[in-house]
Amino acid sequence: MTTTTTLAQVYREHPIHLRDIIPLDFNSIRSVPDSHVWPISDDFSSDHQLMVPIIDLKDPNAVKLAGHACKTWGAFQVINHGIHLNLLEETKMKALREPAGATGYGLARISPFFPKYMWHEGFTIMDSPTDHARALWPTDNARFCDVIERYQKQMKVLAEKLTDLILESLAIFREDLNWDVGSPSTALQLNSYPPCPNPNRAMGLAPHTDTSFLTILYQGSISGLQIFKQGAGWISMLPVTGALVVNVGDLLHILTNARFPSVLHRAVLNQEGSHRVSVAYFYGLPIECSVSPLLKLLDSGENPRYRPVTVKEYVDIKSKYFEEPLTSIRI
Ligand SMILES: O=C(O)CCC(=O)C(=O)O
Ligand SMILES: [Fe+2]
Repeated sequence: MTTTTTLAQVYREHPIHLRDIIPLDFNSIRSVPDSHVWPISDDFSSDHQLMVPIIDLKDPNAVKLAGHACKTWGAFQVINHGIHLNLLEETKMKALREPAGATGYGLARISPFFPKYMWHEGFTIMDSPTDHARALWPTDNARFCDVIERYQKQMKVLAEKLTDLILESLAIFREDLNWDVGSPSTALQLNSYPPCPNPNRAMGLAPHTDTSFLTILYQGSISGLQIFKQGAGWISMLPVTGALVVNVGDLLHILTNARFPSVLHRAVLNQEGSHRVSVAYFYGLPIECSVSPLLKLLDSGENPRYRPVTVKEYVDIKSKYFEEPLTSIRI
């Protein structure tokens, strides 16, 4: 009998090793401890002249616009996406709870790769939220689970719609792909960035790319997300009412032979001392799926840059070589 591995199982093979695994008690702290002070060389500012594209899913040109945004930015914001905003608001309120010490709650997965801690705490849900929720709130978890499950379902629909849009912009058909080897591997990450006494010296979430195919991020109305654009530096992804942010992830990067680059991004802290929360939905391909640059997309004389990897293998590689995961699969 073959057993299917899940994304959660693959991650469990890579536990986080850190001196302190419990985030700071952000409620009681009055100054930024040395463990959380980041180098002053980075002032966290952003070039405000540039604006990441906003795409209306009802726009007849949405396919072309999405393709262009993925290619030149690796990210865009999407409106008219059909997701009910009040659901997002509810999810946000639930994310504010303090489930200290329980499974699912903790430091960002990327923490061990940086010398300083981040001003952040998170809650990760893979598959069903019920086990975590029951442990946290034994008698009062039905509403939380309901909101999370509805949100996961809606995000999956939107992620599939966006995937079709992006594939269409590349003139790729699902038949060209070998994705029928299981269900998509997905994860939901609730991020919390508490008010910080010195937001210029602390980091919300350090620069990283997402291990997903694409990521859909809800960031409410408080800014903090920045994407890195070659030649321009860090650009703020300013919150747009009702919009969701879409990021190109590593798997889409590999599939397109880097035509759609996996976007480097980070979260800086709110300067006015607001508590920022965000909800990231990582949409990945089935765990056993093999990903490699699509030959159909290569120009004549262009060679595939990456060898084929399964999603599982790539998650393993990223857990070990955070800095250069794509380099380690280069041909
Ligand atoms: O909070 C944000 O704006 C970014 C979150 C993020 O990049 C992530 O969860 O991977
Ligand atoms: Fe991210």
